[in-house]
Amino acid sequence: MGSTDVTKTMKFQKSYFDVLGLCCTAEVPLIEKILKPLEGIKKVSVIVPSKTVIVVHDSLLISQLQIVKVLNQARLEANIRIYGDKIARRSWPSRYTIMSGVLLLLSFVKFAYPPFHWLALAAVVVGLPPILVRSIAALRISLVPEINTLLIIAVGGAIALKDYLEAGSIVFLFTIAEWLESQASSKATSVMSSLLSMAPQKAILADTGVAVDACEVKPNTIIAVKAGEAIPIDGVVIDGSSEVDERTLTGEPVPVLKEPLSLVWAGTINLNGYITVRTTALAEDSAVARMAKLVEEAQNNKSRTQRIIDTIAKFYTPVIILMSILTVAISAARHAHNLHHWFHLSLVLLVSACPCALVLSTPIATFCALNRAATMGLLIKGGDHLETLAKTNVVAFDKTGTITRGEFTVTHFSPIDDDSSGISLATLLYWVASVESKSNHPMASALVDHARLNSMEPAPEKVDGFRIFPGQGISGEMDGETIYVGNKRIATRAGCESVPSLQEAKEGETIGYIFMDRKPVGVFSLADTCRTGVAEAIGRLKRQGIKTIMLTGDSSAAAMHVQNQLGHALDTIHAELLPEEKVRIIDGLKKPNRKPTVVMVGDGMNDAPALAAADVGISMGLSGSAVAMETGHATLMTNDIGKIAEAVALARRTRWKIFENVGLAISTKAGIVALAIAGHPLLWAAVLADVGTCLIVIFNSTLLLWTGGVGKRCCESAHASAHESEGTCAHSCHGAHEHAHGAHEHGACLENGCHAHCARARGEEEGREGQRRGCGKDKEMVCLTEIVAE
Ligand SMILES: Nc1ncnc2c1ncn2[C@@H]1O[C@H](COP(=O)(O)OP(=O)(O)OP(=O)(O)O)[C@@H](O)[C@H]1O
Ligand SMILES: [Mg+2]
Ligand SMILES: [Zn+2]
Repeated sequence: MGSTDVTKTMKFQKSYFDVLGLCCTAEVPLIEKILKPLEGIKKVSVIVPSKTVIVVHDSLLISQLQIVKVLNQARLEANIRIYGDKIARRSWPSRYTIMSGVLLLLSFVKFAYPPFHWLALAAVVVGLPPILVRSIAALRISLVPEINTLLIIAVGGAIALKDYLEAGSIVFLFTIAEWLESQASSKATSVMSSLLSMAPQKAILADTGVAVDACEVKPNTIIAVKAGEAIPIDGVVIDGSSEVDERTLTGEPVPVLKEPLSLVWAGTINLNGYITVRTTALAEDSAVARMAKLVEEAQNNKSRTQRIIDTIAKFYTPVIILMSILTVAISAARHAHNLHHWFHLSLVLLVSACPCALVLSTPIATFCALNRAATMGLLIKGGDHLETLAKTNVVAFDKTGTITRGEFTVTHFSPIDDDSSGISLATLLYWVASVESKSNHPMASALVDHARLNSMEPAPEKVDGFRIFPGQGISGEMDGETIYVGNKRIATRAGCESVPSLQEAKEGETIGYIFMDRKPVGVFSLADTCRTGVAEAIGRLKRQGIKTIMLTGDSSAAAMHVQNQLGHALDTIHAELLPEEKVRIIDGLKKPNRKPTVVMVGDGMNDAPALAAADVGISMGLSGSAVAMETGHATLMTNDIGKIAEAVALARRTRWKIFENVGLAISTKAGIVALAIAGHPLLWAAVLADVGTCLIVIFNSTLLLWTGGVGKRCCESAHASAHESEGTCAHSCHGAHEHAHGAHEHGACLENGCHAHCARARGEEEGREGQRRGCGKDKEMVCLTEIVAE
């Protein structure tokens, strides 16, 4: 990412330009047509809402400066965006605009002293040049007039009608509104620029203290990050501890404690400690770089509404221009008595032919919503997914790693006491851990850790023929024997009919089996806990009228246990599924006649098919596998699945905004035209309606950027749990089950006592996973008192 992102394999470079003169979507083809024919330019993408042009070009054939020069010849006010810089913006209207405004104001003196009306003409002369240049540039490329050309015709017409004041007003209104528009949209884009410029460009090598370019740092390099600095590259902490602000990436305002072995991400900020980090990726492959790329690509992914509107717009302009010409032609042919009036009417029509507000209505709202979602920790890969999200009827969750933490602990592990096979605990542990070392399943790391705890170092290099059976388990050959590890289903793979029972396992624990030589040789059990806040998250979805289901490959007992922990919040549970069965269930939900919209949330490992089958597949980004971000239609950068309800709410609000925008754009144009036909052809009003509506549409959309603040959500969720818990206390207490369970029984659960306990238990628990802080304690308590007062 950045302005000099040289793709190594080619000599192409990707450059970002701020193009302030880009105001109307109608100018996109203009820019494309200016740049595309030039030698050395490979790809041009124009992002109207952020006034950004991204060019992939061969820097030897055409430099950034040359591109800027070409764009500026068409008065597009282009600048190179410097990596990490804020998007440039004009703090003042241009000289032309100010002068034109002053002259226009003075011209009003004409009502007292008529010669001053010439000043209005001067206002036109001063304000027109930039419009004229852009119009000429546009006409050289396409004869279909765009707003600049339409405006010049209108100004010419007004002058011909000796309406100087009107002509002056048009020019001034247009230029000033254009400036206001650039101000408004720079607000919208500041969010994006903060995303793109998060990771620093320099990294400090720990051993020498030398600062080097982040892009030159290879994986497995040790770098040092001081307090107050941003982490330049993804990596693992090897020394020191610190609190890190991951808000930029996850949207979580609560700093996360990082200790040796914790993962850190580029672009997050080291708040208060000195840490050394072993890098795990190249700077350009870091999570933040991939995230920025996704956000950028999302802008080019048009939603259905947008495509429909673009098609309408294509016909709208020629039709209105034709109407305008016909008005003049017919009235002239019929020798209408008030030609002046008809001429004026046709000019109003002409100015109304620019569909900019309509064309902008969807992308600007989508842009703001996608950026809002990104700052919230949910990367949505395009406007159409956002649109679908608004229609959600069903949310399906994977269990392990999505509803639960996916951090297993081994609660029991034993060989089966069978006289014929005398395998010792140590040997069994050694074999299982060695085979599991090759798996990246959450259960595998628990088993490996368990072996290490019992001073048994696994030897993955001695394992041959390692195989994964998705939804069942794994197998591998070691010391001449084939070992199978997995759930009940793996028995058939191992060629064994029956599975042994395990009395020691507690309710809800996952039981695993080890087979060898067609015989069961061992059993073990694993425990996992629900993530905090899952019950609240599901409660919120329910209040939005959404059905929630769980799809898991784990046993029914484990699934039911989770359901109990969540206070039976989930509507339906499907357990013991193979990955393809998850897909079948999702397809089944989307029955042809009823066709509900299904969202699937999973950790992206073996859920990829289900994520793809869903209308919107959301993968758990940072906690899931590295490929998780590429899977699915959206990526959740935090573990907080409460963000899904928020995203649905945001998507619904966006749908409304688009509705409002489209309504506004159409009604103002229609109003002006109707007024004109009714005998009041107001040229200045037509111009105001054109650019003014654009302005309102932008402003209205930027409101999306500030909706659903974090502070509000904290209280909201506390409220939610307070409502849900009436009587049964079926909420996040259970999320902190381990701690809470022994401390209070369900029946004896006093409202506030329970909450206070929860807050504490949650704090403890989060502390354990190294994610304590702020919200967990203080804010929760603040929210609680609010509930009491209520
Ligand atoms: N590496 C492994 N070691 C032991 N057991 C395994 C392994 N992989 C899978 N299993 C068994 O298969 C079951 C289902 O596998 P998996 O977790 O991959 O499915 P899933 O559909 O992702 O389920 P979930 O909803 O729990 O995430 C697990 O609950 C576990 O019992
Ligand atoms: Mg899973
Ligand atoms: Zn316009």
